[in-house]
Amino acid sequence: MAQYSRVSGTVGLITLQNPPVNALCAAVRQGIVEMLKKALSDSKVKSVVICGQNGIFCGGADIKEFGMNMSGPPLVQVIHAIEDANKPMVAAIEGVALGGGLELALGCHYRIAHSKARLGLPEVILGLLPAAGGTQRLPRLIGVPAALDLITTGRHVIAAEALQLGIVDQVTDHKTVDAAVKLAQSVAGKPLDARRISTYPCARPSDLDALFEGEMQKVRQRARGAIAPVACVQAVQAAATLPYTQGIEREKELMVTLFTSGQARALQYLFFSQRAVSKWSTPSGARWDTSKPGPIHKVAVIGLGTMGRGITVALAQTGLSVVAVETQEKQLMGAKKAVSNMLEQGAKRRGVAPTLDKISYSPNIQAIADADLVIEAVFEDMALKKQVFQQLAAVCKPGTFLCTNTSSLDVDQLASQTRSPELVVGMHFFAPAHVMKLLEVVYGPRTSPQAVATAMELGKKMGKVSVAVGNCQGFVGNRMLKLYLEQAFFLLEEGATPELVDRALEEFGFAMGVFRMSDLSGLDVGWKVRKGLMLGETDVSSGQSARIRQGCRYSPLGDLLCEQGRFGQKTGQGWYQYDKPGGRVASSDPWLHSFLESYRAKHGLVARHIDHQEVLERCLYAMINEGFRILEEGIAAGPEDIDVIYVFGYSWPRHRGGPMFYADMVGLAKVLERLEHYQQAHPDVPYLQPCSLLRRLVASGSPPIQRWREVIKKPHSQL
Ligand SMILES: CCCCCCCCCCCCC/C=C/C(=O)SCCNC(=O)CCNC(=O)[C@H](O)C(C)(C)COP(=O)(O)OP(=O)(O)OC[C@H]1O[C@@H](n2cnc3c(N)ncnc32)[C@H](O)[C@@H]1OP(=O)(O)O
Repeated sequence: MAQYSRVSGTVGLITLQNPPVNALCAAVRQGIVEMLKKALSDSKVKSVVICGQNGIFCGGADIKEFGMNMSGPPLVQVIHAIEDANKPMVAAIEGVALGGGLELALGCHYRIAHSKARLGLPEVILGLLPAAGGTQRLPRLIGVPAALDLITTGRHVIAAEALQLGIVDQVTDHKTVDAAVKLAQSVAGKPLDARRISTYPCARPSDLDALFEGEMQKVRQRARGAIAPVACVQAVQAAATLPYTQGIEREKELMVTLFTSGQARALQYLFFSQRAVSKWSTPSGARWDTSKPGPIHKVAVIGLGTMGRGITVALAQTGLSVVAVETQEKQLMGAKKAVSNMLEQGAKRRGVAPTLDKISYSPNIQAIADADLVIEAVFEDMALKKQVFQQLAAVCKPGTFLCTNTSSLDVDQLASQTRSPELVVGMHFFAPAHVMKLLEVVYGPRTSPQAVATAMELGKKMGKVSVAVGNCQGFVGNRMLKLYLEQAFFLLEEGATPELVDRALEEFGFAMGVFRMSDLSGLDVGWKVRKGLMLGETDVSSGQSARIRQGCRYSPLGDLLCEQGRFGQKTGQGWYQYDKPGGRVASSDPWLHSFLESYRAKHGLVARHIDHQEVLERCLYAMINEGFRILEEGIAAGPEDIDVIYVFGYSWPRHRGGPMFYADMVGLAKVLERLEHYQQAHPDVPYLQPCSLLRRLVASGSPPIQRWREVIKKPHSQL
């Protein structure tokens, strides 16, 4: 797990060996201790280099170990032993030095990094803090403000920035280990006292209290209930105000609290889930490791509205050739300008050249004839999309993958318009498509494994977190969202206000409550969808109540607002009011409150007191219950897929892991009991009936989420 050799006669070389990222598991830590002893006791060795095998220094502590009983020498002590060494220790950083990996390097007396290396302390993203001395050494090395930035955000820096900040002493474009050996030779025999970071005083800015107060406010606002960023600030504050040994004690104390918290469990679950979803499988047995993606060099985008423009930008940024087609000339010109602007802005931010020349624009669909893959992004209308797919089938070369960006329509119906339904697959991007990380890859019953693999691979190239899901109304994300929104509407009917519902959800950790979010995305979007599903208009002829559609409870509140022209922020009025159309700051709207009162009076509804707990249970458990149905039907392969979709596509608070993880945390029996309660109270809402998978899981003793797949029966599939 760590190897020792002597190179160039006088340099001891310790190589970390734990593929794929040389994580610091117990055996590696033990190995470092033993190899260090060897190097320090070898009289020929004058200085020591630590490196990692396969071009990666170290990806940090072994996250898998966090869920187990920890054994082996503690990392803090390993790093102290390195720092205390009486021969110069040099870290040779290639690939990454992250978390415990960077802390290990900070224990060394010198650090040299390859120009392409990335360094950082991303523990906060895992619900932790850099507890192997990172919160105490980094501020001593680079100052409090810069350390606070890196530790509270977990962002990675590339070698050039690390050099500028003072984290590394040298950057090289050549072989890092060779350069490190040279450096080690040059510093052999030099005094080390001034190189031990733990002995440095921590530079204290004059306005220290104000600095920490401001930082605390900033992270609390950004973190929305996450405890790790707050603990990170407290730990750095200890570095700035206490001697090193006391600071280390404080670091440990804060880490113990985080380490045993549900938030750390949630965030570490999310880390592994994000990686697990790339190893997709379908109910028919198609898998990521047996399905080869097709070669993609040229991609076409059809329809340059908001979604098409974002997709074009995201594709061009990968370096692929893109043909962007929009039949309306005026729209085409507008799109070209908008796409170029987005590319230029993105390139400026990333310090690279914009890839404008990767895109050709055309009003003519014939221009896509030689594309390897086409993404249709026209208006969300089945008839129109069918027409486009017929055209694609006629124009494209054989073997072209045909993808649709529909957010809820039946992918199989579109596949039926072509001669090769096996090449048709959904690629559901989220707005803005060049920014949002999530991509739902939707396979229909006839989609080939190769088409799924190709869409997943393209998503990866575009930097997306891609999740393969089955074909059903709304797929995974929007299918669950529908119930969340509906419950929020019902709560308004029963006596809640948009402010109350939003406050409950925002305190839970959502950046925006459901009504604020609807105002932002536009109330007319959902209205159009409901109209498409024949839900948005009262069936007067059949004499049905406005509050019952297709035999179930329905709330027309959203439709009524749209009928008044209240589409949200864009019209200056929605569930809230804004100072002007396009205004951003929501304020309570007396009109809306009296509208709700008269609505209730008209329908004989008596407002009752609704508390935050009920808001959370009604909105979240309804959607979780649908999540269980999705699992039972095999639409999602596992709970991780649903949770990744919700965190990356629907701003579910990360520190709560995702809706299915949250259900696990709350306790499945409790979720079941509350659903039974609400189902009895609202028999006209059939989806509150607890899903049989949830009942089976509870009957099986509520196994932890990692074992749910054992209980989920394999459903049938035609893929
Ligand atoms: C009562 C109890 C009290 C306890 C008190 C506290 C005790 C504990 C004290 C310990 C103090 C330690 C302080 C330090 C903490 C840490 O270091 S936490 C870890 C910090 N590091 C990270 O967050 C890095 C995570 N990894 C990545 O960002 C990326 O993986 C990468 C390194 C940048 C590589 O990316 P890429 O090439 O895209 O590959 P991936 O697909 O992401 O990963 C490949 C496989 O490697 C696995 N993996 C990656 N990192 C780790 C890791 N640190 N530990 C374990 N495993 C890791 C990853 O899961 C992939 O696995 P597979 O999917 O199985 O292939």
